[in-house]
Amino acid sequence: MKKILITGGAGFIGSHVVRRFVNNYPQYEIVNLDKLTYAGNLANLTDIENKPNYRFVKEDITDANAMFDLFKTENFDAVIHLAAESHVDRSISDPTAFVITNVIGTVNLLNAAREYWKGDYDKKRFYHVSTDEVYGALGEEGMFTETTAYDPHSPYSASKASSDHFVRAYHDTYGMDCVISNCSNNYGSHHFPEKLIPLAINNIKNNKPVPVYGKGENVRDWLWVEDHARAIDVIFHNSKTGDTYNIGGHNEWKNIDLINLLCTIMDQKLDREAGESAKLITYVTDRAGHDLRYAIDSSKLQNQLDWVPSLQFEEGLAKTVDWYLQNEDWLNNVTSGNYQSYYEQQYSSK
Ligand SMILES: Cc1cn([C@H]2C[C@H](O)[C@@H](COP(=O)(O)OP(=O)(O)O[C@H]3O[C@H](CO)[C@@H](O)[C@H](O)[C@H]3O)O2)c(=O)[nH]c1=O
Repeated sequence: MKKILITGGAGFIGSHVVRRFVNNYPQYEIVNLDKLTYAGNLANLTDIENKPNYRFVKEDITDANAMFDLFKTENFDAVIHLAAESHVDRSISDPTAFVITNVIGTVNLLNAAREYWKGDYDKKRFYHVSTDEVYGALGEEGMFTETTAYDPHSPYSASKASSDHFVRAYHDTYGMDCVISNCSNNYGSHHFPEKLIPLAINNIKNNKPVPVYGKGENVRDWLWVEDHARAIDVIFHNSKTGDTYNIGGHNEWKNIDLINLLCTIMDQKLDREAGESAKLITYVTDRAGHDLRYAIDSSKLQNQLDWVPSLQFEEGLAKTVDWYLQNEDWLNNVTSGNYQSYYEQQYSSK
């Protein structure tokens, strides 16, 4: 029996991790802690919310006292920490929010673990889920490896780099069992439609312009979110203390090529004439400090822990489009901003 705290479990990647752990490990008790910000949505977890090994706690990791109280009462065996502000554009307009949640929030969790896991640091694991953006930007060539020097550019990536450093500091200083993984761009179901893929799907569906930053030449490496959740599972269970792993799809796309592919898929799914959706592509002012290219070398994960991505991108993207078209209520709910009422309805009366 293991009691695992998963933070940010109502978010995009977090909900896939929670679902995987709840379904695959009935012997574990999974506690999902989420603040339910605009991007956290309990409707992401309706299929597992009544499972006996699952519990939801509405809390804020930036509340240090709440984290101490929680660790005092719960006696967790491990933490998988995903709660974070994650949107680069938002970090450009409000960097402080990213420092508070991503840096202070992580340190609050580490402090609570440090206090209540004393004497058991070798038996309790703190797994921090991070991003490849900590490594900065690549030119046309090369890939990020686990030994690439940190060089974050956006306030978002600077906050994630800082939280990675704190996690390592707690491992090196106090001997806590900490593990970090740095993953590339994810895509799949339940993704809040402010990020490129769900935003483009939603806009194409509603005949709205699809904004392409700059010339659309920036390159991202895309990974199916369920493959990321599987990588986290494998790393959580099999890595050594203090270890770090890169996770990527080996699947680089220029933004404009990806959007054109998406437009082709949408034309087919919506029975539109070929080329109809692509008319919505609109070039807009570039993101400030826009990193040109990310590419991640995940051979360490492949060689040591036998993980490889399972899904080919075109297939995954078509599957993703299907999910959004079949889950209009979810999309309308999150875009109308009344997702909290779902929480109100489902949990406040319990
Ligand atoms: C929202 C939006 C984005 N873009 C561009 C900017 C990027 O080059 C690319 C993907 O943008 P985003 O979907 O915002 O994702 P990106 O900035 O790469 O960051 C993502 O990927 C990271 C991992 O690399 C994660 O750590 C971040 O949390 C996640 O948001 O598309 C557009 O051209 N138009 C858009 O409207």
